[in-house]
Amino acid sequence: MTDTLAEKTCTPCRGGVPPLTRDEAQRFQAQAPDWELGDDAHRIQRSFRCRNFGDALALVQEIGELAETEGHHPDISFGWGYVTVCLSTKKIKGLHENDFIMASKIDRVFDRSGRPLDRQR
Ligand SMILES: C[C@H](O)[C@H](O)[C@H]1CNC2=NC(N)=NC(=O)C2=N1
Repeated sequence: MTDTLAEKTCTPCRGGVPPLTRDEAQRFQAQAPDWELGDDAHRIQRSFRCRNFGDALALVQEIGELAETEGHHPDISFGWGYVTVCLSTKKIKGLHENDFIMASKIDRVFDRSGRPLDRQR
């Protein structure tokens, strides 16, 4: 049995590997079903609904700390009541397993945040 994505660690990606094909990305996406695969299969995205601006800001902070720990960095936008996270691997201009590892870890951060946040796809 292979580890779940959330238990893996992002590996340094310095380029030189091909991005995931759409088929490969869809197989990873089955393990991160709340994330939407972009039409170009170059990114995945998920929005989280939050109670207010402060909760959204706190979630961004936690995701930022996780990104620094893993060495893999999402694009994040947020405002009152929402956080939107976009993951891709800039070095290869597409998706890498790291993006799905981060997605699964971000899901865990959200699920364990203890804040009364609703889900939003
Ligand atoms: C070596 C190290 O993995 C790279 O500098 C990382 C840092 N964080 C990164 N984050 C993302 N999203 N894409 C990258 O290509 C990337 N490169």
